[in-house]
Formats: sequence, structure tokens, C-alpha cells
Amino acid sequence: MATQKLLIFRWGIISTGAISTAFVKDILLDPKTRGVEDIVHKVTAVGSRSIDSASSFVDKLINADGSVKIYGNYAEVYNDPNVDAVYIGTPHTLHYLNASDAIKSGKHVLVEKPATTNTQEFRSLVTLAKQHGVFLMEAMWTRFQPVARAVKQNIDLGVLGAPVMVHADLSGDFDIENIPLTHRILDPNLGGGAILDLGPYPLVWAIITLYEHPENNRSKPTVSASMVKTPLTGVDRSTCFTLNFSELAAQAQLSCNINIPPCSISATLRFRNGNILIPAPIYCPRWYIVQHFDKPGSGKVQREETIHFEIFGGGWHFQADEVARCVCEGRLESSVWGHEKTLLEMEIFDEVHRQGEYRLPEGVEQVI
Ligand SMILES: NC(=O)C1=CN([C@@H]2O[C@H](COP(=O)(O)OP(=O)(O)OC[C@H]3O[C@@H](n4cnc5c(N)ncnc54)[C@H](OP(=O)(O)O)[C@@H]3O)[C@@H](O)[C@H]2O)C=CC1
Ligand SMILES: O=C1OC[C@@H](O)[C@H](O)[C@H]1O
Repeated sequence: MATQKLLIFRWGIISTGAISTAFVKDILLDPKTRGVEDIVHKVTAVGSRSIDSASSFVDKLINADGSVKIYGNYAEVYNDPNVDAVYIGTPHTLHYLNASDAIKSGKHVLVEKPATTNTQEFRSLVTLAKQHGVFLMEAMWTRFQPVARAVKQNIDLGVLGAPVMVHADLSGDFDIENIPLTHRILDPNLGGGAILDLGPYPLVWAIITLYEHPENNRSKPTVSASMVKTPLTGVDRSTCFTLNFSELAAQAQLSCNINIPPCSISATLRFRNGNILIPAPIYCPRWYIVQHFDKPGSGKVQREETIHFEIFGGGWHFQADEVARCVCEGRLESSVWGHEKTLLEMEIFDEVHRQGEYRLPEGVEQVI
């Protein structure tokens, strides 16, 4: 890694599916289009289970001068000396194994959401990353985007008063009756179902609004949850979970579903003096609305503003900038989305699984 004024940050990409494609397209955009002058991202290696897939990924996405290493496996990416950090875009249940292999090779890691399938797996990754002195972060891209940062600032200003309730949903129609049962959204061996795939997004808005609230003092919520399973494979088709934050006397009512489309306003953050409305898709909103009541608790909207952000690209590059900056500063975790928040997320999902009686097939969880 070059550590001059302009940081050239070198990525190795693990897997060549949908999200790896989106991530690579974004990080190769000109960083100046998002006001970033100190970092340039480079992809120096791509690993796939198939060399042909790695090769066509590189041909399609990377302005190749022949310098990108193409591998028909993941291990060679971990061992490539020209890779600073590894990005892992495999299905959920492979994240632990892929991330631990990368860490053991001394690579910094950005691993897709959900970081692992359970809390113990993520705990074990954190220990391993600390032992090897490498940076580790879950790819919670939403938290690094302009809308999330602006909403957080707005909440911290306190003008809307105390937070009382968060309603947030992420649903998507995956056409589950017509896709193969081996699709990652349906296959329990790949962690199929709504909560692990979509649950991180309603949760991130609750974390921003309630968990990160200065008066919450980082207290963890209690959880109550229920699931509706699909008879197709037994994974959760629809999940509702409620979080009680007793320090704030506030609640979050969160849900996710894999066979309906999203609602147009998918998150409502409700405060004593007003609301913040977040439109779909809640994983990458381009605007938000702030409503101010005429007096606390009245519900009568006196003033409303809509704040827009122009984003060049899909929104995955902001988290990559965070990784590069943290690594450059020698940090092992992000202060925005650090290990503690992923551990909280995984603890909540473990409890949702327990109450919903969702058990991953024997042998899928690598650490229990
Ligand atoms: N942040 C975001 O916006 C999004 C995040 N995601 C996350 O990314 C992860 C992957 O999702 P997505 O890209 O949609 O999935 P895809 O199925 O499109 O891609 C996954 C890739 O993983 C590799 N892979 C390795 N082992 C397996 C296996 N047993 N079965 C299937 N694929 C395997 C394959 O690449 P190869 O053959 O090249 O090795 C495959 O192309 C999930 O954890 C999901 O939560 C997904 C979508 C959006
Ligand atoms: O992270 C995600 O966001 C968008 C969804 O469609 C996808 O399945 C999920 O993994």
C-alpha cells in the first residue's frame, strides 16, 4: 500500500456474483465524484470458484491493463502480496470461513452483511483479526451514506427532541415460488430467509436512532420476535422483531419479508417534536423528510423539509473509503460501524432465530 498523500488502496475480490459486481463498479468510479481526493481504489486480484468466471468478471468490469491477477480459487487472493484488503461477497454462511482465511493471511477484511451467521462466529473473527493486527468490518454500507450521516447529525442536534419509536421495514419480492430452492434466499444451507438477508437494514435505522443516541449510553435492547416460514424450504418468509430500549423508554418495530415489494416510505423515525421519514430503498435512500410539529407531542406538522443528495454510483463506495482510511491510520475497526455494532446485530439475530425457532442445518454454523 502506498502511503503518500494520495492513498492507492489495493483490493482483492472474493467471488464474482451480484454484490461483488456492484461493489467493484462503485469503487472504480472516480472518487472525486463523491468529493474524495485522498484515496484511489484499485482492484489487483479477483478470485472465484471458476477461473472463467474470474476472467470474465475482470474483462467486464475492470479496465484491464493485464495487471489484475485472476484466480480460480480464493486462497491465492489471500496470499497475493499486492492485495491490501479482501472484499468478501459470498453467501452468508461462507463469510466466516472466507474472512478467517483472509485474516490468517494477514489481510484486512470487508465482509458482506450479515457478517456471519451467528454471534460466536463474529466474536471469533474479532479475536483472530486482533491477533493478526488487521482491520475487520462488516459491509454495512448504508451507515456510511450521506442520508444516514445527515440523519445522525440531525438527531444529535436534538431539535426533534427525544426519540420514541422507530418503524422500519425492508421487503423484497424474490419471486420465491419460481426460483430454485437452492437460491441463497431460500436455501437454509446458505442462511436463506428474510432476517439474515434483509434484517440488517431496518436494524441499522434503529441503531442510528436509538442505540447510538447519546442518552442510550450504549445500552442493549431487549428483543421479541416472531417468524412466518415458507413451506418451500422452512426459512423465514416474514419476520417481525421489536427492540425495547429502556434507557430511552423507546422502541423499534422492525420487519422484513421476501415475498412483497418495499413500501414507498420504509422507515419512520418518530420523536417528541417531529418525524424523520426515510424512503425506499432504505439500504440506499437518496433523500429524506424532516417534519417539525407545532409543539411537542401535537403531531401537527408545522414545517416539513425534504433533503436530497446526489450520489454517483450505487452507494457502495463510501464504506470502501472508510476501510482505506482506517487501514491507513492503523486502526483495526471503524468508529462508525465497529465490531461492537456488528456483535449487537448478531446477538439480536440469534435471539430472533431462537424465538422464531429457526435453526440452521447441522454443521452450517462454524462456531457455536
Ligand atoms: N450490500 C448489499 O447491497 C448487498 C449485499 N449482499 C450480500 O452479499 C452476499 C452475496 O449475495 P449475492 O451477491 O446476491 O449472491 P450471488 O449468488 O449473486 O453471488 C455469490 C457468489 O458467491 C460465490 N459462491 C461461493 N460459494 C457459493 C455457493 N455455495 N453458492 C453460491 N455462491 C457461492 C459465487 O462466486 P464464484 O463462483 O465466483 O466463487 C457466487 O457468484 C450475501 O451475503 C448478501 O447478504 C447481496 C446483495 C446486496
Ligand atoms: O443487501 C441486500 O440488499 C438488497 C437485497 O435485494 C439483497 O437481497 C440484500 O442482500
